[in-house]
Amino acid sequence: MEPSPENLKVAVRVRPLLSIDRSQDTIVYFGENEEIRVSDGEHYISSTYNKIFRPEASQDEIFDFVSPALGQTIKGFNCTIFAYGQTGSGKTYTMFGADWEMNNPAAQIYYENGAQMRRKSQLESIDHPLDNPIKQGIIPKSIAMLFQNTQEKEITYYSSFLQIYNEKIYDLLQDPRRDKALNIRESKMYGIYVEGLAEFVVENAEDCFMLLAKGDRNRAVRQTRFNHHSSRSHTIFQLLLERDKANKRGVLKKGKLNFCDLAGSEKYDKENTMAHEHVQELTKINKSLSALGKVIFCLGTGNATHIPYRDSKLTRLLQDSLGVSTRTILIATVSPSAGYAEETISTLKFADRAKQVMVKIKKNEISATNDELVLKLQREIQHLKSILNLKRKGGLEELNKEIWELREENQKLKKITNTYTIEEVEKLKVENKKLRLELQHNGLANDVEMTYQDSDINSPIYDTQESNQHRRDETPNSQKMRKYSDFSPNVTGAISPSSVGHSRKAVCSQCGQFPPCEHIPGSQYKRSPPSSYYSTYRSTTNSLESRISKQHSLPKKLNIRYKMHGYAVEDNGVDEEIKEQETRQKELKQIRARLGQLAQIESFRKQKFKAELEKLEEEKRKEDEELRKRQAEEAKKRKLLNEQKKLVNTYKEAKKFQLEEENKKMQRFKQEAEMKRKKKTEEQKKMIEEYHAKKRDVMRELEEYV
Ligand SMILES: Nc1ncnc2c1ncn2[C@@H]1O[C@H](COP(=O)(O)OP(=O)(O)OP(=O)(O)O)[C@@H](O)[C@H]1O
Repeated sequence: MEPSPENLKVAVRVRPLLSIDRSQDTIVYFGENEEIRVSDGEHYISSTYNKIFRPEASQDEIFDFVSPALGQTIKGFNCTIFAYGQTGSGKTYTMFGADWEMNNPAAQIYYENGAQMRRKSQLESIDHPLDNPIKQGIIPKSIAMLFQNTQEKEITYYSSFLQIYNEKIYDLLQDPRRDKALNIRESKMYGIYVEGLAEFVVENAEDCFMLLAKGDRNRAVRQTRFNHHSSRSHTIFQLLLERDKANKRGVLKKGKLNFCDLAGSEKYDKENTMAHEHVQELTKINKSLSALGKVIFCLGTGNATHIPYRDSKLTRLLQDSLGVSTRTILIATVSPSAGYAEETISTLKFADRAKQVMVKIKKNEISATNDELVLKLQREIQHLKSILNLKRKGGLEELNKEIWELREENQKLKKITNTYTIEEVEKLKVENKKLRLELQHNGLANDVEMTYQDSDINSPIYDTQESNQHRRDETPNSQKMRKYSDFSPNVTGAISPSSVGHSRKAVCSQCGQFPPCEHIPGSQYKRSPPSSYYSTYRSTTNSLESRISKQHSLPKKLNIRYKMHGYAVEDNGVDEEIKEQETRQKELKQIRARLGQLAQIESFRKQKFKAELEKLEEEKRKEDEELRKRQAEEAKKRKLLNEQKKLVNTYKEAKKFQLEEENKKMQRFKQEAEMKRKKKTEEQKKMIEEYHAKKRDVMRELEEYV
């Protein structure tokens, strides 16, 4: 049945006036039937929404508004809740909770110039919002509710947390330094997803809280003019619920919950000089919010032929939520202060347009015998088993003999995937979960490739030494603050490259690969590794060995899976002979027994890949070295050239000065000569006149005499 469309739900939350607000006059008024008015003589807007929350509204009231949609996730519906509003208007307060800044107090400590700012010591004396349900925002309350309501149900939860900073996506749980930007992909199986984003299996609300707090500590924050602790990135905390058992129709349900706390829009501050980074953040934030506005506008008109989802990472990621198949709730947050009339009106206009958006909501159901699902489960099981097997057997050596057999088994495995029964798929799901738990309880690595850097090392507050010192000196209050930040997937038991075979075997002289290969006896195996292997690796290639060798001793908490891009079934043909039920069951048993070994092959390939990677890294290091040398030489040459230029300039100036002096001398000389010449002419003139006068006198005397 075609799902019926429904409007995007929109609520407006007006926060109380705060001392940091630039005006203490209010311009927001409330009418009946969820009406809100903004008027200050210059501006006017009036509109109604699904719900208006006044400044005195509690966190519980907000949660009551969203909770019915959350409950639907368990039934297989997706739900996205996002907070939109100007910087400092209360988005983080609404989504995460009151006093949430104590979870990541970096900005306050860094900028010690705000009068209203709470200092670290003050923050430490406050209850952590995750410990106090009254303070909790939508996300922690939703987590608590979901786990409470699904205690009896067989559901596996996966959780991930990402941020979009400067138009790049980063894993908040894996990448505190923002080293590796992730890409968005789209597939039939997952819809739109972020490749390489870590998804943690969470068993209870506490696990989720830890991820939430840990991830948030890695979020980019900065002090803005109107918020001492402004989030400078959009974040999406995702909770995926997957039913372990199929229903009577043989269908497996899953629901996805997205909590999106957008970075606040902000105007360029002409009065204060903003740091370059701040301007860059501001530009990117405003650009992505304007892309979101455009998308909402197009969706609101209802007849746009092209929706520009690809204009920003944010809209691309929210594509599923804005338009198709997801129940979406927008919470627009505003300040009542007269100082932000324009921003408040712009937020309300955005909310107005969002009201018009129609969404067709449909359940996420997948047939339990779906080929892709079965393959996905098998791959995950292989992957988990490989970790367990490697740990139990202590290496790959004995595998070399059996590799050629496994290749055949692998083919068979692929041929029979589309004849699985529901019960078998359910068993696979249970096996998958059991393996994860076994890994968890054994304290083994959650993923051979997966390692974790303690984000406290990278925290903007402490450097490593300070951090250690801080921990030694910490008070009960600071321990409380750290309670939610101590999660770190353990790497104890992770396989270091030198311990698993490569050190024992030399590279084949003909093909340059580690045995087994076609040239070294006893090994028939030469297929290239599945693409999933590479993609898993792609997500963690960053100085793997050094990270593994760190051997963190932090307590193991959760397991992890990565969404893998592009694994494909090479052969889906049905083998007629294995259609017989009994034979199939028998083969299935054998294959399951082989799965572990198959996984070990994968690990072997990974080791090979690792070695190649190291080689590449070494080459890169050498290239970098050469580049550095070249750059140093060039710098030296540049310096020499500059010195020579300086010398030439000095010489030129001296020459110029000399020429000017000579010119002046010459002019002086000319003037003197001219004066002398004039004087002489004058004297001669005078002498001639005297001569003529005398001559006239003599002539006159002569005439008189005559
Ligand atoms: N409803 C509320 N009641 C009391 N204080 C609030 C409320 N909403 C927000 N605040 C306070 O306002 C300040 C800014 O809130 P918050 O950090 O949630 O804003 P934001 O919209 O997330 O800002 P940015 O986009 O800059 O991150 C915080 O100190 C917060 O405690």
